[in-house]
Amino acid sequence: MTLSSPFQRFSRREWAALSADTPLPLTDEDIAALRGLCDQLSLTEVAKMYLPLSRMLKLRFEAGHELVLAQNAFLGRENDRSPFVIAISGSVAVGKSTFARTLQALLTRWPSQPNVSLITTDGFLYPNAVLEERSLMRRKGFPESYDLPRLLSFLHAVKAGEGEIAAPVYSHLSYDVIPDRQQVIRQPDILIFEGLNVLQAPHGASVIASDYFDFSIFLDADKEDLEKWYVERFLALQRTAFQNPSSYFYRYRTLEKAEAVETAQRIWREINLPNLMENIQPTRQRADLILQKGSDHQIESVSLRR
Ligand SMILES: Nc1ncnc2c1ncn2[C@@H]1O[C@H](COP(=O)(O)OP(=O)(O)O)[C@@H](O)[C@H]1O
Ligand SMILES: CC(C)(COP(=O)(O)O)[C@@H](O)C(=O)NCCC(=O)O
Repeated sequence: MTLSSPFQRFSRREWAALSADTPLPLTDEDIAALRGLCDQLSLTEVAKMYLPLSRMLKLRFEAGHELVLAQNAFLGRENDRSPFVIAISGSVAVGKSTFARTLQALLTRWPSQPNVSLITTDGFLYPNAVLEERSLMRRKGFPESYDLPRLLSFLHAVKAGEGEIAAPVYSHLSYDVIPDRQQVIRQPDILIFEGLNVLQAPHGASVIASDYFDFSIFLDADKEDLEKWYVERFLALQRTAFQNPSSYFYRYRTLEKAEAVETAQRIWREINLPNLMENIQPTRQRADLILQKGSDHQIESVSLRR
C-alpha cells in the first residue's frame, strides 16, 4: 500500500502568489542589516517567499490565541500567557540563522508589533571541557553533544509562561559555550527556536522538544549545495573571524585557499555530513513546513502539512 503524502506542495510561483498585495514592511537597510556573510538575501526573495509565510504564521498565531481564550473561558481560568513557539531545523550551513533572523524581523513588523525572541540551540551544547572529557569534540552537533535535559527544561519554562528565562549562549568565535553569559527572554509573544536538533526524538523519550512547538519549519537543500555553502562560509570566516587571535580557528588564518577548502571539506565530510544523514535529515518529515532551497539559496518549493 502506498501512503499519500501528508504534505501539500506549492511551487515557487504558487507560494509567491499568496503574498497578494501585502506591503513589504522591511526596507533595504533592514535587509542589509540581516545579511549573514556572503549573503545575497534580496528584497525580492523576502517579498515573494517570506511574506506569504509571515502572513500564514500570523493567521495561525491569531487563531491559536483565540483558541486559548475560548478554552480558558470554558474552563473558567485566567488567561495565561504562553508564547507561540516556532521551531526551525535543517543542516549545518543550510541558512537557519539567516532565515530565523529574517523571520524575526518580519514577525516583529506585524501591525500588532509582537515581541519576538530568538534562541539558538547551540547554547545548549555541552562546553568543550565536557565534550573533550567524553571524547565528543568531533561529534559537535550530534545528539549526545547537547545537554538535552537543560534544553527541554528551558522549553518547559517557556511554555509554562515563566516571567524570566535564561538560555546559555554559544560563541562561534571561541567555538565554545560562553561561561557566565546568558540570554534572558521575558514572556515574548513569539519564540523562534532554531537549531539542527529541534525535531529530534530520542528513542524512548517521554518528552521531546517538539511537544512544545506550535509550528515547525525544516530548511532543506541538496547535499552538494550544503557542502559548497559550508566551504564558502569557512573561506569568508577565514578572511574575517579567524584573523582574531581569540578565534578557535586562528591557526587556520594563514592557510592557502586550496588548503582551506580541503580543511573545510574534511570537517564537513567527517562531522556535519554524517550528522545530517544520521540525525537531521530523518527529522524532515516531522516538520509542519518544508522549504526546499535551490543552489542560489532561493526557495524553490514549499511543502505544508495538511
Ligand atoms: N537566503 C540566503 N541567501 C544567500 N545566502 C544565504 C542565505 N541564507 C544563508 N546564506 C549563506 O549561507 C551560509 C550558511 O547560512 P547560515 O545562516 O550561517 O546557516 P546555518 O545557521 O544553518 O548554519 C552563510 O554563509 C550565509 O550567509
Ligand atoms: C555548533 C554547530 C553544531 C551548530 O551548527 P548550526 O546549527 O549553528 O549550523 C556547528 O556549527 C558545528 O560546530 N559543527 C561541528 C563541526 C564544525 O566545526 O563545523
